[in-house]
Parts: sequence; structure tokens; C-alpha cells
Amino acid sequence: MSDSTSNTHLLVYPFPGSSGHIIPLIDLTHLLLRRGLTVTVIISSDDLPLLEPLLNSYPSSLHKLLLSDPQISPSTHPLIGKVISTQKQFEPIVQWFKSHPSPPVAIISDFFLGWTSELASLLGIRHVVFSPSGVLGYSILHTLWRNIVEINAKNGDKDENYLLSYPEIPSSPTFPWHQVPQMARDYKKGNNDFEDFRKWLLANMTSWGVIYNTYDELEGVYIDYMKKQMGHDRIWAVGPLLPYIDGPIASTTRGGSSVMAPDKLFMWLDKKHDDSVVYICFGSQVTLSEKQMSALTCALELSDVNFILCVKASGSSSIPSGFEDRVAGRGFIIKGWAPQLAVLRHRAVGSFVTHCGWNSTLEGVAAGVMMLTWPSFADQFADAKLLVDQLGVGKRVCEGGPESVPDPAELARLLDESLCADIPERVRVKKLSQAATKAVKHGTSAQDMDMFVKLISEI
Ligand SMILES: O=c1ccn([C@@H]2O[C@H](COP(=O)(O)OP(=O)(O)O[C@H]3O[C@H](CO)[C@@H](O)[C@H](O)[C@H]3O)[C@@H](O)[C@H]2O)c(=O)[nH]1
Repeated sequence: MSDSTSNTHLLVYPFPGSSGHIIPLIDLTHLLLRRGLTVTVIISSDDLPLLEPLLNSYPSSLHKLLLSDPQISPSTHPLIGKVISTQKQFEPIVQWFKSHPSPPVAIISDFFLGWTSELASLLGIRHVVFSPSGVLGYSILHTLWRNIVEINAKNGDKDENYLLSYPEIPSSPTFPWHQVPQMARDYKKGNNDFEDFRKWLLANMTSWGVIYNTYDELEGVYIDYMKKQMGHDRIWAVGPLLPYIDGPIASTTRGGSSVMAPDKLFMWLDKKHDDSVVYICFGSQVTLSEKQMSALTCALELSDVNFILCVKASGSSSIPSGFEDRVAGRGFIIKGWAPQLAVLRHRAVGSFVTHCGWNSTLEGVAAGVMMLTWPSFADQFADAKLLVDQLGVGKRVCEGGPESVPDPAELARLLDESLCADIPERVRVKKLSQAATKAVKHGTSAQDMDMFVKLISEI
């Protein structure tokens, strides 16, 4: 711990109630604490268990600001309602800040909490955006909302196959309208909720700096693009943000307690050969439709692979009856929260059927497993594009909402192929995995983290 950083106090504000947003910001908090900073995390009581391992390990330098959960504002779109309701925390945070003997010098907040830029300016402190999405995903989100009026006018008929291009972004990503985030497709000009959401999202671009959970080898071209967009260099790529192997956050309990005893799962995995198991999981938000689940389980039966299938208990789809018996010995089903990070890091896991949430994308690449992409919404289509078309570390198995159903025979073929030793995707992902380790140990991500801590401590 250096003296220059030990008194620097930061306020960290994750977007509440969403594992994909909270988990990486808690990992970032850990990095800040390890570098000797003092951190207060704004957290809801529901999310508090995710922070507790760190609170126990850093009792004097990590603090929580527990604010009561505001009622979700009724809104045309549920996510917008949730984002808007967080603004009710503005005044309680001001009061907390004013009564603090040694208040924070900066706030790092999730990109959905863009209104905190106004809060920071009122308090006279720096505003730093944290993006839980990749830089490509973030660039698309920003461009989309900046040009939302023109974009909606151009596709006035709401043609589902209209191709929306982003020519200013490197590699000119293009998506059919049905892959454009639902919120943007529902946009209503002049509607207060949509206009507020847009205003605060765009306000992030005027922030003092942005922290991305990514690394140079993965998204260097987009990091450079973002620096040009922001007009300065205070863009830090510090990922992949993952808990330390022997740190306070165990990879078996990260993001939630595993629904089953990890020992049972790891005893099963230990008996399998290297790179001989497909891991299938769709993150914390996506659940497959009945038709999709039926096609997936049919493909698994047709294939020869060993697999771990994680299904969320809250989902509308269910495992067909008799499936578990028919795949006994080569299939392991987890009904609920899986210890994903520990599974991906196991030597027996060779490929990953993923919805391409950004955390899963990074975790899969960092673990060096072949990626089989099945994006459903939001930034997931952009992440799949990055993995398949640009990095060449994955193949598409399906894409789209509940009505998009893969052909079981073709999916079975892709599952079998994904475990072949000599496929080029595996070779490339192993290299990217090594680059990830290097980046966080002593490479670009470690340097960016050091630079951020140095600059923020000089304030
Ligand atoms: O059974 C499970 C399911 C998930 N996870 C973890 O939960 C996180 C899930 O995050 P992510 O893969 O990003 O998926 P979502 O939860 O779907 O994330 C939301 O937030 C992400 C970050 O903005 C976006 O990229 C996604 O599109 C959006 O759906 C990851 O760390 C997983 O390891 C588990 O540990 N066990």
C-alpha cells in the first residue's frame, strides 16, 4: 500500500439487481482495495450478500452505503423504469456525502446510472463510468441512442429485416432491426422516460473517464476508437475482471451460491478427459423457450459429447421427461445457479454454449474454451460478432429471441466438432486466454489500472 493512495476514497455505484452488472464492479472494487484505496459501495440489501466476502476481508477500507430500494417507477419499458427509479437516491447520497468526515474524491458508476454525472458535478467530484459491456457493445449503445431519432425515422415501417449499420465504428458493424435492443426499438420521441434515459446515457460521454472490463488484445481497435470519441485518453481497459484464485471471492460462489454442492460437480468433472466437456449456460437473465429447450436437449442426445447444462429454475422451459436418464453418465444438469467461473476454469471443459453476455464472453475467452454463440438480446449480438467474425474463437449455433430455434442435427454436429483438438478456434482462443493472463498480471490491463489509481489519487 502506498501513502499516496491510502487516503483516497472512492464511491462505487453498481446498477442494482443485476448480476451481470454487479459482479464485475465488485471485482473492480477488489482491485482498488488491493492498491490501498478506501472504497464505499452503494448497495441494496438484496445485493449485499455479493459484497460480503470483500467486506469481511477489508473491514477498515471497504464500507457499504446501504440505501433503501426505491419503488420501481411505472414505465413503458421495465428496464427504463428501473433506471429512472435509481434517481431517487440522488438526495440521500448528497446527504451522506455532506455528513462524511472524509468524503470520496470520485464516483465510479455503472453506465446505466448516467445521472450520477450531475450528482458528481454538484458534489464537485470526478465522475467515472464503468461499462459492464465490452467496448464494441458500448460504442454501439452510445451511437444508437445518440442517433435514435434519425434511426427510428429511417425505419419508419419497423421492418424487422431493415439493416442498421454503424459505419463510424471500426469494422462497420451491421445488425438486422430485430437484433436492435428492444428499448431502442420501442423509443417514443418526447416521452419523458425515454428522453431521460437517453439524456443520462449520453451524459456518460462527458465524464472525466471510463473504465472498461476488457483488454487490449481483445478490443484494442475499439478502445482507440473510444479515446477519439471522448477526445482524451482517460479510458482504461482493466479486464478481464475476475476474482483472484486464492482471494476472498471464491470462484465457486461468485455471483451467488451454487445450487448444488460443488464437490459433486467437480468429482464428476475430474473423471473426464481434458477438453472433453461442453458447458451450456445462458447467464442470469435469459431463459430458453420450450421450443428452444426441446431442440437443445434433442441435439445433446444426438451428439456424443459430455456436457453440463445449466437451466434456471425460474425459466418457462423445462427439461423433457426421461432426458436425464437417457444422458446419464455424460450429462450433468444444474437447475439453478452454477459455479460458472470454476467450471470454465476446469481443464475438462473444452467449449461453452453461451448467450454472450459480456461477463460470460470474457470468462470463456479467459478460460481458453471454444465459444458456441447463442445471443438473445442487448449487446449479446455484438459480442457474438466479435467472437465469431473478428476474433475467430467461436461459431454461431443460434441467435435471436424465443422463436429462434436451432436445427438439432446441425447443433449436434457443432457440439461434437467443438471438442476436436485441432480446430482453429481452439488454437486462437488459447492464445487470447494467455494474452488475458499477461494483461492482468503485468501487461496493459495492469498498467491501465495503475494509471487510473495514480491519476485519481492525485486529485
Ligand atoms: O448460473 C450462473 C449464471 C451466471 N453466472 C455468472 O453471472 C454472470 C452473468 O453475466 P453475463 O454473462 O454478462 O450475463 P447476464 O447476466 O445476462 O448480463 C447482463 O449484463 C451484461 C453486462 O452488461 C450484458 O452483457 C448482458 O447482455 C446482460 O444480459 C457471469 O459472471 C457468470 O459467471 C454464474 O456464475 N452462474
